[in-house]
Amino acid sequence: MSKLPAVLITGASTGIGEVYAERFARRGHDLVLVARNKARLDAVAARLIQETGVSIDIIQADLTRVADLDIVEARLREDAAIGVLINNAGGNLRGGFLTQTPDDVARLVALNTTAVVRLASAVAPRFAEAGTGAIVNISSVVGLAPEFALSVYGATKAFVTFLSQSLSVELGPKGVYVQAVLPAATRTEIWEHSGIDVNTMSGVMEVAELVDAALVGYDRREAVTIPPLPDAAQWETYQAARQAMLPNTRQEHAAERYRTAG
Ligand SMILES: NC(=O)C1=CN([C@@H]2O[C@H](COP(=O)(O)OP(=O)(O)OC[C@H]3O[C@@H](n4cnc5c(N)ncnc54)[C@H](OP(=O)(O)O)[C@@H]3O)[C@@H](O)[C@H]2O)C=CC1
Ligand SMILES: CC(=O)[C@H](N)C(=O)O
Repeated sequence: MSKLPAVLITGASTGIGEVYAERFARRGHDLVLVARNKARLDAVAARLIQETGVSIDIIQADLTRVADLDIVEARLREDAAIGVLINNAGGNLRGGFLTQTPDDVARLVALNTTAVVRLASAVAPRFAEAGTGAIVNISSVVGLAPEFALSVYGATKAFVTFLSQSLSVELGPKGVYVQAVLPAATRTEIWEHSGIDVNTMSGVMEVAELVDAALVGYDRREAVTIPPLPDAAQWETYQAARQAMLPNTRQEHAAERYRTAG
């Protein structure tokens, strides 16, 4: 029987990433778990090894640091056993754009976008060469909604969704599956880190339900999975409206409303 591919999961020390680790371990996949908190990674790994018997390596890495990112990229490039990348690590910031410092903003962009695209870039050539592999990027519905005014966080997630959709177009024909997962509010520590008491919020999904739904989309090979969205036709209508606009954007002249008199 051929061995299942190993799965590298970033942000696996807690929250959504920890549940991904548990679900893939239960499916019999070996794991490589990445995050900063080594004690927590060790505890997750010890529990899952004991419960499932899979092999688990951990890499302690701060994905905002180039030197740490280099180590994870090298593992993705060189370890042929890894066939799935779950790009999950991410964060949010406290407050609004006017109170967030340029350094905080840069760190968030580094974690939520640069790390995601660099890790995908490290692994994609090997997957394409093999004609198989999966890249799962955890985005957010916030990336669809400038109205929420979570400007930098939302922009990073719009980047992740766009990157995933576009990589799906580019890599899909080479046998590489790319999925964007767009959770809405899910009960994890991310809220506490952004200064919000999740218990004061309504419509919050439990993390296990979120990941199980995302894995239904994964097993169906969906390009975009939005676990909380009741009516999938709304997403399809949105995509169709965007696609209908595209042929109209290539024009020799500016649209009538922008033409100056004379
Ligand atoms: N919870 C929610 O409501 C939603 C979450 N999401 C997205 O889901 C993903 C997971 O978030 P969630 O589980 O909620 O958040 P948590 O805060 O619970 O977990 C975040 C994970 O990322 C790791 N991490 C954070 N910073 C770094 C870093 N600099 N380098 C490496 N690892 C890091 C953390 O581990 P450690 O501290 O050990 O490094 C932890 O394992 C994120 O991309 C988030 O944007 C999307 C929509 C909704
Ligand atoms: C705003 C958040 O922090 C949350 N992770 C989300 O994407 O809904």
